[in-house]
Amino acid sequence: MASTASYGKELAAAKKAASLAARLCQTVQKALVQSDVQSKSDKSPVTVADYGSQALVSLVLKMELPSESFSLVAEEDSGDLRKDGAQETLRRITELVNSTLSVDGTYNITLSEEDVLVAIDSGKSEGGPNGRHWILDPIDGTKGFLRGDQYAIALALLDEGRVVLGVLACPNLPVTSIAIPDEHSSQRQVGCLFSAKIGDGAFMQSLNGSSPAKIYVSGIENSEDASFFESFEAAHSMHDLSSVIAEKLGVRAPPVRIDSQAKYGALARGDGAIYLRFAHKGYQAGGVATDAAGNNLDFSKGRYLDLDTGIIVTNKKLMPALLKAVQDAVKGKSQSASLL
Ligand SMILES: Nc1ncnc2c1ncn2[C@@H]1O[C@H](COP(=O)(O)O)[C@@H](OP(=O)(O)O)[C@H]1O
Ligand SMILES: [Mg+2]
Repeated sequence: MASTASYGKELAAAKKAASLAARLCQTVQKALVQSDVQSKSDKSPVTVADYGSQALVSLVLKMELPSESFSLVAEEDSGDLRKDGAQETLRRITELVNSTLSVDGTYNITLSEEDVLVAIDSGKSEGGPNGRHWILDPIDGTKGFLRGDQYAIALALLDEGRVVLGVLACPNLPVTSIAIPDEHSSQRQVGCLFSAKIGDGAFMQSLNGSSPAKIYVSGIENSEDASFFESFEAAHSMHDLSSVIAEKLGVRAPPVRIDSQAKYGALARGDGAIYLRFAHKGYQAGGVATDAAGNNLDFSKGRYLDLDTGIIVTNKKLMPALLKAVQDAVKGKSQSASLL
């Protein structure tokens, strides 16, 4: 039953899986060469790291939790890798997965190319409201990854439609607050592992192994003092709408634009107070995260969230004012659109 489980061993497995995937991604990002990038049919860039990360997470979860039935809803599948011309990519992914496992040393296994394809395809579950489902984005923020910026490995467990734990590995996120400008930023220690389990709050540790410390969202009550996060990519979120909302709230600081769900990690530890995300029309897509109408997010519906509003995240104190500003700004935008 979802209500009596403590999810301790599942959380440990998720942390192990995301840490190993992060190590593989770091290796690839350091050596980003043109042959590591190919094109999916939707033209979004996919790298060997997306596939390698998904294979590793799926393998580690299965090895760490052998007695549990396994369902993983993940972004990639092996279709493109099984096509003619993908042999070199598959060889490289297999080599990366095996070298990451061997450097870690916990598991004494060597995978064949077919094993890697099968591991990737264990992510084909459709999820849903019943039973347990792991949800994985093997690299969230592919564009940031390719630019050498922020990206994240995002893994969560749903039990009976409820998110019961989540881990977020952010290999390039500084371990100290990004709200504080640092002229020596290139020398900052980077690599964070965030984790949260239902009823226990949220924690952060460094990816190279410090012990977890409890983190808290910003306690800011006055929206003028808040700073806000949004996507780096203007195509992913309407920056103009965010700036109208920020103006309505009297926010003074300029937006902090970073890729991926690293924004949620930074927000969970109080680096900023607000996260605004408004997809341009036609894209499916600690504190409080709601849709832009103020409803809780429902992850029990399978692969797609089907949100046509947006996502807003902040602390409990600022949420009422933020919701009002969002709704006013959205109303203003649709009125000006109907005048055109
Ligand atoms: N046009 C679009 N509108 C909204 N979200 C988009 C988008 N194109 C991509 N995304 C999503 O934005 C994620 C990156 O988040 P962010 O914009 O915060 O960096 C992408 O994750 P992937 O990199 O896993 O594909 C993808 O899910
Ligand atoms: Mg992804």
